[in-house]
This record gives sequence, structure tokens and C-alpha cells, in this order.
Amino acid sequence: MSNDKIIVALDVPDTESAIALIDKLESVTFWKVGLELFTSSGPRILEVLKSRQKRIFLDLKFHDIPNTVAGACRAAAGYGVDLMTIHATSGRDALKAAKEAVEEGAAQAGVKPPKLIAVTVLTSISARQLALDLKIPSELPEYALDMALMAQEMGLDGAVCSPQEVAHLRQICGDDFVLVCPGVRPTWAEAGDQKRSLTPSQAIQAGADYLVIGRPITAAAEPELAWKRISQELTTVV
Ligand SMILES: O=c1ccn([C@@H]2O[C@H](COP(=O)(O)O)[C@@H](O)[C@H]2O)c(=O)[nH]1
Repeated sequence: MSNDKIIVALDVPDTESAIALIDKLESVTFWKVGLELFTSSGPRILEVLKSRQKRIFLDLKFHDIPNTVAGACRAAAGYGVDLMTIHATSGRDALKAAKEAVEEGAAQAGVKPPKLIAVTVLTSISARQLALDLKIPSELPEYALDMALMAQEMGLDGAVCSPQEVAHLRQICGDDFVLVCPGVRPTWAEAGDQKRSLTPSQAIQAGADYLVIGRPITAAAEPELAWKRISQELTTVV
């Protein structure tokens, strides 16, 4: 089991902290740039990663009307990243417009189009919160599946889901649909704000293509050791 299935979340406040971490964790091949770092650093951080031949998940989780998400996706696809996100709850029209815009933006920039994947239900939301706070009447696993199926129908390449739903989504959405799981926690790590977790080996065994792991590595006293422990755990997965 190769450790290129692990995407490390570069959730740090600025470019300098990001570079320090990238250089410390040399054997990480796939990094996620999210809202915090992209807001502070802008596209510069993507150039840093590309200059080191890293793969990039640009996780900006767009959520807006079709015209606005399409504009954002067109621009972001031009950066030459590998994966991008939109919230499935943007709706059918927005998902379709976003997918078309990704293809256009990449073609205009002369780069390979990134895979566009839809966030189903944030992994920080519990079943209770989905019902009581968000007033969604469906059971959480069914709702996550419905969001993934809508994204698939609109031509998206995959979905973000918690490790607890990934087996079900894999079974229904098929092997070609990219399934990316955050909310992954080794037994020795704190859950923090994640509500629907499994361990790295459980998540891969359940059918995840990629795991997104941040704080268990990046906030560890020794990030290299944490990364090694997780990589080692995955070598046991058959
Ligand atoms: O449902 C989602 C979607 C995205 N994320 C992102 O993944 C990482 C997880 O970081 P940890 O430190 O391992 O909790 C983070 O960047 C989130 O923005 C998610 O957690 N859940």
C-alpha cells in the first residue's frame, strides 16, 4: 500500500509555515491547500508546491450560484492543480456549470483539467446535527449518498465523504468515482472537531481512494514520526 494515497492538509497560517512543513515532510507527494492557506498566501503556494513536483488538492469548497461557481472554477482550473472541490448542496445547475467551467479554464490555460469532486456532508457534522441543526430529514448515510449520486449525474469526477460512508458510496457509485476521505484519525490521535472518523487502514479498506489527514501529522510534536506511523499502518492493508 503506497503512501501516495495520503493527502496531507497544509492548514497553516502563511506561506513561510507551509514551506517549512513541505520541506520537513519531503516524502509527502500530495498536499491539500485549503481556505486558510489560500486566503493568506494566494496562488503563490501552488507555485511552491509545483516547483517541488508535488500533487495539489485545491480544497476551496465552492458554494454559490451557478454563474459564480463557474467563474471561480474556470479561474482555479487554470492553476494546474490535480483535485478541486465544490459543495454538492450548491445544487444540480451549479455542479453542471462548475464541471463545464473546469474543462474550459484548463483548456484556456493549456493544463490538464483537475478532477472536480463534491463535498457530500462535512465530516464535522454528526447525524444529530444534520437532523437538529440543518433540519435535513434523511438519515446521514442516505443523504451523503444522494449528494454523491447527484454529483455523479452532473458529470463530476468524485466526492468527499467521511470514512464511515465510503464503503456504501463505493458500492453504489462504482470504482471509477474518486472517493476522498477526510475525518481520518489514527487510534493515537485526537478527534478534535471531526465527528465521523475511522482509522487510516479502516478507511482504505472501506474503499477510499485518498485520505486527507491534517492535524494528526501537522500538529504532532514530531510530524515526520506521525507521517511514518501512518504510512507504516497503511503497509498492513491488503
Ligand atoms: O468534510 C470535510 C471536508 C474537508 N475537510 C478538510 O480536511 C482536512 C482535515 O484536517 P484534520 O486536521 O485531519 O481534521 C481539513 O483541511 C478540512 O478542511 C474535512 O475535514 N471534512
